[in-house]
Amino acid sequence: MVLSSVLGFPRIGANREVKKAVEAYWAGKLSAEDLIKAAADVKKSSWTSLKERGVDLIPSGEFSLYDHVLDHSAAFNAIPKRYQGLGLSALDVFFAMGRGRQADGVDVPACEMKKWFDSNYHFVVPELSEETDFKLLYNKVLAEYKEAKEIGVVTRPVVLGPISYLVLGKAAKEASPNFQPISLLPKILPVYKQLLSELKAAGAESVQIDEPILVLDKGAELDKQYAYAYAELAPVSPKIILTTYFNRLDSNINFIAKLPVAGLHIDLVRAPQQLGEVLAAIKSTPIVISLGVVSGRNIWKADFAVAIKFAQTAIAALGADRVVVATSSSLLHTPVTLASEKKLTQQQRDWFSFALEKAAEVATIAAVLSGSQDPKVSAALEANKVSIAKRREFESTSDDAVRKRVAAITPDMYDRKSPFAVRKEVQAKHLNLPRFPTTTIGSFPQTKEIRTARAKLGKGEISEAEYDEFIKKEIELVVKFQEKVGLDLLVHGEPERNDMVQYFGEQLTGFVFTQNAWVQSYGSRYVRPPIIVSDVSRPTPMTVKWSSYAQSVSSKPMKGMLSGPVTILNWSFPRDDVPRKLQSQQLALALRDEVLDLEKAGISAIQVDEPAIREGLPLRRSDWDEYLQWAVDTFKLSTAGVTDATQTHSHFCYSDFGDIFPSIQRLDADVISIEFSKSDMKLLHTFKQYGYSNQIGPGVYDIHSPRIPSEAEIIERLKTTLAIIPDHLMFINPDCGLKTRGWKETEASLANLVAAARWARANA
Ligand code: MET
Ligand SMILES: [Zn+2]
Repeated sequence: MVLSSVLGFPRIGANREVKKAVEAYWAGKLSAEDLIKAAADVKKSSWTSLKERGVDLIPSGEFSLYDHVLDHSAAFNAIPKRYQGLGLSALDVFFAMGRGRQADGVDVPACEMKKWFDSNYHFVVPELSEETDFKLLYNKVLAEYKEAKEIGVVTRPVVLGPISYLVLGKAAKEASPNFQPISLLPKILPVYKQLLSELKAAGAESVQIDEPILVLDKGAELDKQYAYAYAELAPVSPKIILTTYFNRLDSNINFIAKLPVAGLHIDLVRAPQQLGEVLAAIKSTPIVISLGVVSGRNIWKADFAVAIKFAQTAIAALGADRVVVATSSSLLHTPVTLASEKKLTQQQRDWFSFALEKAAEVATIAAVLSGSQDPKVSAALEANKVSIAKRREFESTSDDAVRKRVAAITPDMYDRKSPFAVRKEVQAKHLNLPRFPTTTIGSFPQTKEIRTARAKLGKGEISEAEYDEFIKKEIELVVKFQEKVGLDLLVHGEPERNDMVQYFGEQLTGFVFTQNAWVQSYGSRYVRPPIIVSDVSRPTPMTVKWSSYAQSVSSKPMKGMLSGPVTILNWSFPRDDVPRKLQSQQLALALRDEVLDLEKAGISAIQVDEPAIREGLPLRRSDWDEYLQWAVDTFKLSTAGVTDATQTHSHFCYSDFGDIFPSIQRLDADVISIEFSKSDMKLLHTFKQYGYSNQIGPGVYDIHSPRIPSEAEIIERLKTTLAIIPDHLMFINPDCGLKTRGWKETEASLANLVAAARWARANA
């Protein structure tokens, strides 16, 4: 018999119960008990729903009020000193680590956050040192296993594996210079042993141990640690299902097949090509294979025929009892249920599956493979065949003109007319900016008034015309402020944008929006990625009206502001039937038209933001070049159509750009602005090492905090930067957009920024 399995479930609750409860607790409006109760209700409902849908192996223990890696650190006593002895409850220590705490005389910043592999989910980075004193403060996984058991749901607990946990961690400040977190393996294993043996004693038959590090290149160097760790754990643990996702194992399968584990999960959505190799490697072992055939990263209905074929290959090699059908990864990266969407058309609903629907999919596929005679199962199989065929038909009648346009792209479309050095001269005359030009990244405070006006427009309480008038007033306000404070290259402030991807998606063809498809980004922050369902084009200009209005009320140059093709793609649910490259090219052509229309309307600087370019980088280095080639090319395609006199800008933030620096140079933007104030000197040296040749604005202050940077502080930062970047290439700007800030600190901070620029002009 083939079993079905789900590796993890969204935490938010169908009606955002957990998000609301967590935020109410932070605001002091909900007690800790009520928060725990709200979370328990959501967990119960998830477990029961998965059971009702027929899933055999239901996860527990992966739920979190903030982040599962943070849960681990908190439970294992990997709590940095600055959060200890503050008189906080365990729950408040946990939240303080996640988001910092500024109250009642306590002032601690949050731990660092990083993107979870190539997703937009952020985890809290463990801070480790020789001093870290691992002990099991609280067996959260056991508690949740019991919680589920109490309501009659037998679950399979989920634990983040010791090697992935350590490798994802970083050396704390107090660690000695050569400290490697993995050196703590012998110290952490006893805690894992305790955790796992307690699970076993409580009756857990098997446990899902996540080791996603195994899909990375560095997995290969950890073979000895894996052998050692799992030999220690296996004897005391419930049966171990070693779980990998997001990519392929490659040669790591050779040592994995020798580990004393009962099962291995592989991702066949991201890496279908690995099936043969993995089956061959485990054939002569007792290892059960769990096949990730239903995507945990996208919202398209699974094609049952494809999944069944994979499973049949595995069954032929290992026998049905050694095959499990599963989601490719945790469903954390998908929204809870399609049932919450009231506005999708019948046709659209028929294309998608969210977490609960995906659970039903794995159950159905497993039932088919087990030879079920249930008429409901054969009906579901038939319905899937029809849905998939209908979607293919829809795709094939997609936009012919767009396809033809992509096919007709010529190499010259990727390049500007003249090299940077020539353009720089032409632009200097055209824009007439001073030395050390000051500018911002685009957005200004999104005030309550702005959000209210947008909401009113949505509800039809104000007319389109009234809304436009309101936005114009906002723009004028922002423009006048920038003139007054003395900025050089102005922006319109982006008041009309709800979100930097959604705003464009709503005006392009090929996008579908949801009402409730929330996906966790970090902590209580959730995003609703748009869905790309067909070929993308731009029927009419999207931003020209606003940028040209802004230009009409100022004699200073105005910078037009667009989101880039790669970022729009990476922050959407992409189609799974055509390559990402093609989707990015289509977006680039649409943006190219917009760029040219802005230029025609008299906008002489145009910024195309690509903050998500790093996030889309493949997990294995051997796949980088291909991605970077098309990612950079499509950015160039969107911007290169302009004349030499138009200055192109791009912006990057909150990612580690060091390792893709050569590609940033290849974008050939006239100016880039980059988040900087949080990173150390490392990135600066990368600039030097690669000899970045175009203009650059390293962010001079952090915009994520209401703190006002002093003039002196900004000058200090400029001095450091000037030691590495030639003065004639420097722009001066904040780290990122100001939309999350209030006006008060914005005014004061920008005044100091302008004063620092004046200092630079006089002294550098
Ligand atoms: C995450 S990058 C944001 C760029 C955008 N132009 C803004 O200023 O908000
Ligand atoms: Zn940014």
